[in-house]
Amino acid sequence: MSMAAEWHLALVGSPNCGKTALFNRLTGSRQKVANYAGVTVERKEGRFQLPNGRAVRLLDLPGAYSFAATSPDEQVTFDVCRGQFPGEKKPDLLVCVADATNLRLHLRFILEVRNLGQPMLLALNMVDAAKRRGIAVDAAVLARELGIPVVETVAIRRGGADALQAALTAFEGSPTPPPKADDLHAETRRVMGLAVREPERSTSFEERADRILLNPWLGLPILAGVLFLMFQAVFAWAGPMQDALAGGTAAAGHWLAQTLPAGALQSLITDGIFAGLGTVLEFLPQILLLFLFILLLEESGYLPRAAFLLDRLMAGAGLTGRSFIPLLSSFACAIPGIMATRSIQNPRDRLVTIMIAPLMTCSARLPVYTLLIGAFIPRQEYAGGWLNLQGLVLFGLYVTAVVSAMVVSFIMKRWHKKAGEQTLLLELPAYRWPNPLDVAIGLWERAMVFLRRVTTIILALTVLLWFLASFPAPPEGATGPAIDYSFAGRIGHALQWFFAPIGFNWQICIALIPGLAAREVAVSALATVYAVAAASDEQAISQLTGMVAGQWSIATGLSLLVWYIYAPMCLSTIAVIRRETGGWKHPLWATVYLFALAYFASFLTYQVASALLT
Ligand SMILES: Nc1nc2c(ncn2[C@@H]2O[C@H](COP(=O)(O)OP(=O)(O)OP(=O)(O)O)[C@@H](O)[C@H]2O)c(=O)[nH]1
Ligand SMILES: [Mg+2]
Repeated sequence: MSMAAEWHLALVGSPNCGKTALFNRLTGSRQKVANYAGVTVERKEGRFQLPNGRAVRLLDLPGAYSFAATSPDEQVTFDVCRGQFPGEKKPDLLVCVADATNLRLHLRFILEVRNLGQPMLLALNMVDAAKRRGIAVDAAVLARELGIPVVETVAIRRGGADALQAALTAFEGSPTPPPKADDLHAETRRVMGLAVREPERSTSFEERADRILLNPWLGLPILAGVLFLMFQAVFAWAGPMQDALAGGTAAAGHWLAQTLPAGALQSLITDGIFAGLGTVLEFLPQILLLFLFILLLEESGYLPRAAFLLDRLMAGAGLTGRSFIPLLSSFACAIPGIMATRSIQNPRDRLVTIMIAPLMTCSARLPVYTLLIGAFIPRQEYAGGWLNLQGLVLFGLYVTAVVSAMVVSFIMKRWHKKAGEQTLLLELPAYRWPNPLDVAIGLWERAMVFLRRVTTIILALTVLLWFLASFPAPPEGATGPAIDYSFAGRIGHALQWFFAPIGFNWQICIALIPGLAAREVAVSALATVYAVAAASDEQAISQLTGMVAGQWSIATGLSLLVWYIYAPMCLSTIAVIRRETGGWKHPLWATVYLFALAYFASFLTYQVASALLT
């Protein structure tokens, strides 16, 4: 069988109708599915075989409301459909997808696609949700009136795409292109009238929920409460799991230290790998808790509502609610966040959002924050355990970052000329109970991503750092600590003059360098540096918090915390900014302004804290 026999299909439809869910069901992929518009921003390809053995190459495309629209993600869809996307052949068949509960909105775009005159069929998705709400869509009538095959699908249910597979199998040769329509609105109305019966209007659960959640007085406090709970939980609930992990790695480290013969190998494994990686690993529970909240928010349908609530506030900073979801995703990691800005139509808004996305506190900062908060902020509880001081400080760090981002955005907007305000048009999706299995899979994948990072880049950098911190060995008769004579010690001391005004000691200076590649490495690097420096002292392993608390001043700790709010300590983010803006100008700007901001803020923090606390 030759490759040429492969059948090229593309999934096309409005945002949030379940294209990616269908793509995953058909191809067995695990592309991101979430309950808001604009999740998919790139074309993704996958392959599968029909029951009759025909090989299919399937494209998942970003959702589009219309071909007239011009956001970068929608442009991809338009280009692929017309066969104008570079390196992408025109699809043989367009598999249109529409949300059965929302057909009035989605049908117009389907008609627009139909006017391209390409072979197509329609997957009427979410029929489960439509039935639940008493919306009756007659697929046969729809097929007759549209002049294309129509099949019902439930993309999130096992076997929910069987009818689609059968319909595809039944396609023989080259199917006939559908008819065209002139007046899309009139045609939408006509087809809707014939094929869809909606229930008598009654106040749905949705409307009742929105009356509370979008209430001008209640909405924002509820949103603030949700976010606040999220950060409290990250701190309070992760504790026991973290302690268990820490205990485990410490025990394993001790056992190894006693079992292995003393020497370079023992030092590499206990000081380098165990001290370094073990410390980073302890933060897995927190990262997973953060993602649990984000996943629940994404699936429930609350996010676009939060964007709607914040639209007015964000307008004060020169942004719209459109930027909210990219910015919120940046709390997990700035890279997908920056890519998500492709759904922003206004180029200037998109650029500003890209430039401030690195300020959102990504999950790689959590280990650094937690370490320092654990070391310098006392464990205190208020309100019967509902509030804890460490959680409050963490929340404060996030708030500081967000406020700073808004200020930066405000200033950037002053620079650029105003180009006509756009009103926010956001589709509010149906509320949905997050599927526990999907959430579990999402968490599992996150854990894998983290573990892969730990066992690749973080491991490599940790080993490299251990090497730099251990060699060359001190000369005969040397009196100072061995690490002072090593490469790392020399680099640290050399950098210290620059960082002394903001209170960083030479150990921190060493940790900053590998921390450029991945923020968490700063923690493993500190653990390694201190473990090597305290070579004889077994207590050092996995006791970084205690070491840091004992050896640094509070001012230094606070200064480093503040540094991590701002500093552009992530090369991948810079690379993505370059790719998304198509040049070096913006990534350079971002690096410079973030470094300047970090240095300035840390300087202020250190000087003020030193003056007040000594
Ligand atoms: N009840 C129900 N929910 C579905 C079905 N298909 C998808 N969903 C949910 O609908 C939401 C959107 O699904 P996606 O697959 O991300 O939608 P998309 O069309 O790829 O969206 P964009 O990438 O933004 O264009 C998710 O919350 C899915 O879990 C379905 O058949 N029934
Ligand atoms: Mg999608």
